Amino acid sequence: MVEIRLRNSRTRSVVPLEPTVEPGRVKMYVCGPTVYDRAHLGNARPVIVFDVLYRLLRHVYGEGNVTYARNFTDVDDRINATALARKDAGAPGTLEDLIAERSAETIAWYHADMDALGNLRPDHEPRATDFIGQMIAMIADLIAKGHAYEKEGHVLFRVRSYAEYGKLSGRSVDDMIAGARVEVAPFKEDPMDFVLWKPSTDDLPGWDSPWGRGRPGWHIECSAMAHELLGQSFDIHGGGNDLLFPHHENEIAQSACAHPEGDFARIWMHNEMLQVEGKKMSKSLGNFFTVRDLLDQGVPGEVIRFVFLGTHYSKPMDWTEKKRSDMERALVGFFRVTHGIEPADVPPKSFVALLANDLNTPAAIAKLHELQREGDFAELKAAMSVLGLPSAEEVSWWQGARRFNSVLDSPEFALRLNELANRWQDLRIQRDFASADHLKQRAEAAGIKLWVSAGGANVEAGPDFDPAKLEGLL
Ligand SMILES: Nc1ncnc2c1ncn2[C@@H]1O[C@H](COP(=O)(O)OP(=O)(O)OP(=O)(O)O)[C@@H](O)[C@H]1O
Ligand SMILES: [Zn+2]
Repeated sequence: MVEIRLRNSRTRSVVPLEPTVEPGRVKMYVCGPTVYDRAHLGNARPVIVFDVLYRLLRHVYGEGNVTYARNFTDVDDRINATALARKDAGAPGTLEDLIAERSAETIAWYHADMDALGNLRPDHEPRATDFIGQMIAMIADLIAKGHAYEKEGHVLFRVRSYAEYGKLSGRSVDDMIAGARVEVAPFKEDPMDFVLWKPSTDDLPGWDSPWGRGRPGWHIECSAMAHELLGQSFDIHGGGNDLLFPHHENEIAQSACAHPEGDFARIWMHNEMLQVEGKKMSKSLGNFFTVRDLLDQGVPGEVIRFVFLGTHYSKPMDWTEKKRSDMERALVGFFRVTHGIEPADVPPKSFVALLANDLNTPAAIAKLHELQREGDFAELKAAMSVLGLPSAEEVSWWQGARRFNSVLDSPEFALRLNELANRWQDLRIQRDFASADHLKQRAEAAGIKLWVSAGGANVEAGPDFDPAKLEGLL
């Protein structure tokens, strides 16, 4: 079986995935969105990254042997604020109805947007509000074990009771207090202690609990849902690196203290941020556009997905128009040569090995280019599907991306073009630049463009290309 190696943020090293909780089965939890508004483009990054991992796991372990859970956080002041504003504007229904309506509409948008990017739905999509009972039980257990305390209707986690606190983010509790903006509140024993449960006012959603009517803190939601759905030990926990501290540090503390006999998550994976001019794309900075904005502008979901895959998940990245057009052109080329071709039964081993090496999607894309250059179109088609790209028959936008004639559209023609690109590349590798340039000039005169990019030599025939001229070039 292929060995999958992943970077574990907790040990800061790339480690083999060893699914020994239940041999041969892999369980993964990823922090999902707070459902108060449309997903921005940055929110799509973890979805795509962990979808590719999910597909790779299903390929290696078998579809029925992978369990993927990603939550919806539907307890949040921002959801309440939208509902309150609607109520003030005269919308019918109780505040509770309006809150439920807002969550439901946001989840429907999320599904539509993420589906359009070619993501599979996880096996479980728990909503926090369906697991309040489990959260209350976990909080009560933490109090009984001395890891949490109640004060003025709040329940707080006693950070100093867990010696390993800070291990994930690599900071000591004292450094955190010195450096962080921690909320000092009269009901806290220690400024680092964080909220597990807080009181709700009568006009806001709340649930009855041993500590009065209230609602859970954000961190306990993921701990309780992951435990309920995946058990006390599971293989992978993912999310953006903006969640590393405090959210994931707190999840670990809660789960390790409530279930000391388990490991909670064995590998912690974090995707880097989508940035805008060096800053995280985020709602609070206002420097965002939504996935829906791009789709509405006519950027195909597959292109958005492919642009993300062009950068390794552990590197920050920007969305640029150049990336969009480069990746769109590459994808059109792949669709063109694989159209009507029966895919290979399995993707090439060398391709899977690249993904198994800490999800090296840029190297996997370079491999797609290589398969195309070598005319291995059936393998190319099989490899594309592991990345979650549709087959050329499932989408049609690419056919309109350039004006093709029947010759240009044929796999045979694509093969000839690739032969030309290979010959040009060989001349360059042999440092025979005079012959390479001569070939390039003749190709250009015939309406064929040759150029080099990170993936190697590229070739493209313009719409006014005369196929008869190709013969003279080869
Ligand atoms: N710019 C970004 N790039 C990559 N991932 C991001 C980015 N912004 C948020 N995420 C991820 O999106 C997921 C959903 O996050 P969440 O719902 O908390 O986002 P949000 O509150 O809408 O975003 P923001 O951080 O903009 O306020 C998390 O895994 C988070 O790490
Ligand atoms: Zn979480």
